[in-house]
Amino acid sequence: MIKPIIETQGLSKTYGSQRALDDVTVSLPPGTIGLLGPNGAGKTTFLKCLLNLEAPTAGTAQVLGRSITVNSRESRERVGYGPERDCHIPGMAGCEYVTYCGQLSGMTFHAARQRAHEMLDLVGMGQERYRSIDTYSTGMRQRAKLAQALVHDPEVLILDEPTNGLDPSGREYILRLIGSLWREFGISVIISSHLLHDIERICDRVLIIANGRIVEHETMAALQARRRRVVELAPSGAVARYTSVLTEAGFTVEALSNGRLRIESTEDSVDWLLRLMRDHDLPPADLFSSPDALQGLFLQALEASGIKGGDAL
Ligand SMILES: Nc1ncnc2c1ncn2[C@@H]1O[C@H](COP(=O)(O)OP(=O)(O)OP(=O)(O)O)[C@@H](O)[C@H]1O
Repeated sequence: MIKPIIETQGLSKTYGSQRALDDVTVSLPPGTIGLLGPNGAGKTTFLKCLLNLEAPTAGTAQVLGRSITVNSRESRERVGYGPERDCHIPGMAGCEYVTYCGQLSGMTFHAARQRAHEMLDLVGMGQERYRSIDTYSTGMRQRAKLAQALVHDPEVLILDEPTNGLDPSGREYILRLIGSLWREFGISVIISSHLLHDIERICDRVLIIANGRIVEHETMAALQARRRRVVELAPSGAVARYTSVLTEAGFTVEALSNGRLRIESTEDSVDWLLRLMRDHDLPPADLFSSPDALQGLFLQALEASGIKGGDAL
């Protein structure tokens, strides 16, 4: 049986009267896991509790099988962290800083320096590594942050909004790199973002968080399957006939405001629909795959939590 990398039981955190994390119980297997939610949803609080940087008000959690409150130094050596805010030391050059982070994790200076250069190569940083981080662009700072999180060869990487402030090409580079960590190096990644596209691109599992609660937890494969099973069709004038045939065949048909019919089936292909059209001699209709499944789920989850979803996308 695959051991979970993260388990929580009723994890909660309040700041005064603000409930930032509300009774979160979850078990996450290794892989690339997206933590998706709008601003203020509780993503950072969740990650900080896992890292023991914030003490939960209630509940317990284990990272790589160890309680977050016991022996946290040892646990942290197996976990890398890229915080949302800049975490560099002013005046230090990029390579000095990443080396220093390696030393803080218990590596010797020589091992840390060698590994720092390897990680700076991996994140695509060139000669800029010898310049003070204070002079870095946002893209370079994000790369340096990723290198410091990886320098001690962690088993789990926790990245809080690592694509913040990046232009499209910088975002693409970082996403591709993060997406490769599990596949190529076996490093599990938990990445928080308020951007659907980032999560959908690279994660094999998604947690949607709103108002401090996990409102959805699905594998990306299950989401894609859900997407394939939803079909929209535009029957150009034969709406009533289509509706009655489909309803008689046992499907729930939803008439959309754009004139299309939305049908959810249990099959991954549309063969069932083509068969039905042929058997009932229905006129041709245009078929469309459903709108993005993750977006639909995200919006539903946010609406259920009383948040206006469009603002968060
Ligand atoms: N130290 C703190 N003191 C008081 N309230 C806090 C503190 N940290 C977070 N909060 C509040 O807790 C809630 C969750 O914040 P958190 O930073 O975890 O959300 P987030 O999903 O990471 O948001 P963002 O995407 O904006 O970073 C917010 O309402 C925030 O204002």
